Amino acid sequence: MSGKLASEYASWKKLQGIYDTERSKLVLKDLFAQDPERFSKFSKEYTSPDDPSVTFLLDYSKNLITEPILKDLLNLVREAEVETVRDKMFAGEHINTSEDRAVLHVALRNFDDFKIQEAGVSEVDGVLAHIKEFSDAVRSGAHKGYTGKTINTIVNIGIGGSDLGPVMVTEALKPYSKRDLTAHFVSNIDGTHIAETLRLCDPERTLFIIASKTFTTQETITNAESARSWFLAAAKDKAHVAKHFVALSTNTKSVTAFGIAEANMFQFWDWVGGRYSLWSAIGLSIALTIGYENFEALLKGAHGMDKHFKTAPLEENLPVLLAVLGIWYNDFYGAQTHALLPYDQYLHKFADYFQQGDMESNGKSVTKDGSRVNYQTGPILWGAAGTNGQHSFYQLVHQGTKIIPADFIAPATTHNPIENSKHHRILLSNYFAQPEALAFGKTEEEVRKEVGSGASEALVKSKVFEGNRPSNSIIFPLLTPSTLGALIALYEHKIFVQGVVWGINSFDQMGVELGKVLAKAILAQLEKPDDVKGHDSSTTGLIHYYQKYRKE
Ligand SMILES: O=P(O)(O)OC[C@H]1O[C@@H](O)[C@H](O)[C@@H](O)[C@@H]1O
Repeated sequence: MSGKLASEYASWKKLQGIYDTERSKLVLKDLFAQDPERFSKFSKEYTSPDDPSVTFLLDYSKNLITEPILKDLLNLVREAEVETVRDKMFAGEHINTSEDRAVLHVALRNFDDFKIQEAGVSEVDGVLAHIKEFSDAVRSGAHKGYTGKTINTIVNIGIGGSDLGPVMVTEALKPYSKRDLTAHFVSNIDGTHIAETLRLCDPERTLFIIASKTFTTQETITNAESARSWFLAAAKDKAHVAKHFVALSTNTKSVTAFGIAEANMFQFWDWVGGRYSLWSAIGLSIALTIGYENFEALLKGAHGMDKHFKTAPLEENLPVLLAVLGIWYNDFYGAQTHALLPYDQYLHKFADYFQQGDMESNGKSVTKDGSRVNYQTGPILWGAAGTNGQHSFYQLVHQGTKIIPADFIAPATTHNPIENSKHHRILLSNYFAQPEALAFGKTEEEVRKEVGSGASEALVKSKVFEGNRPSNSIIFPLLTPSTLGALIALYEHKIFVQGVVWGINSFDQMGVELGKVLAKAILAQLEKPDDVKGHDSSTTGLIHYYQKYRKE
């Protein structure tokens, strides 16, 4: 924010020096042996300022840090003026400079605490009331389809931020869902996605939710048009569209041009970024699925984390702590990726969701003032639900040549305590064991004892776990709507802090545009080989190959 590259900060240079000279001393086994208080020093319990039931523990003791290193990492946050930029965000200043927009997802879950001056903010409560009224009507059966039947299926048509948040949250909060209301999500332009979904739908009982901030996104509009044709093939009369199609958008003109009345539109505003929009009208499918009260609990959970992020000192501030630990590995250790590993089947879309949240926000290589960075910015974010990952990619995480910082996330209790919670105990034993194995490994000596003197040297070496692989662990009592809200907001603000330190704009996404423009030009050339012009020989060759097999 100060206009400097992050690498010019004194604290950055100091951290580089520490990494260069002290790295070999940062051995988790030794750090734990030297300090019996390490866990209590490097773990924090979060409790929502609004609701004591919203709580979790963040254990960051298995990181390659010491107290002085953490102090220097926090100095980096100070030097980058993160707190000033944070306050600007909460005040509604246009911190998304390239698009001249405020960044106000916090205003969607504000409950009157933060005073924010920005057009549209005063309308938030009205849209929430609209969501409540409509979701109550659909869920109670008061809202009926064109033949008088109740709605039993909803289909959210959207992509990117207009898809991933609702998908992730409805999956995560399935225990709270109305089981006789099935939710589908169609995102891909591949006709297979809508075709396979429509096979499961009854036109008389299906509600289509067209979710698009811009209402110009090719995939969403094409899928919506195909859904409308499918619906009208059964319903015949265009007047019936009103009962079966609603829109979530900032673009009233395009919504009405599509044939959806303004009364069936749920509004939001340009200061809601797509990847931060599940809290807005884009969350309608969530409210329909879990009920408005639970949707509101999700928002309140996030709001508690917003307050924490806004007011807690840096040393206590959980999003800040996660952010600086990420920077330590990303920028000094050269880690390329970061893994999110939830030990909760309900969170199986958590990493997919934050893939967009993190990579679209911080996948930038110029700073806000246009300078090329000379350091790494956003990590490759990936992950999968435990324990599945253990039986596929964990081999590389444990013994591969790359350092992969990981967050292990788990609920202490389960919504499905079958067999007296036997499954859950096994799940959690793995959740506790993996970070332990990553941190402390297994020495050559231990392996020798295990395999006996007859074993070959090669076998011994292959069984050694070097350890010293860092991780965070997050554990909470139960995955509830409010706890999920707090966790999502935790990661949102982590991404924010990193973006400010790196000096980039975390709130635009220019990098997705070029491919869209080229695809548009290519679409017009797909019919005839002679039309294929202006490409390199590879692209031309690929299109010509397609044209040999092309069918209408
Ligand atoms: O909601 P819309 O306008 O249809 O946009 C969907 C997605 O479109 C993509 O192009 C953007 O990169 C995402 O950020 C966005 O979420």
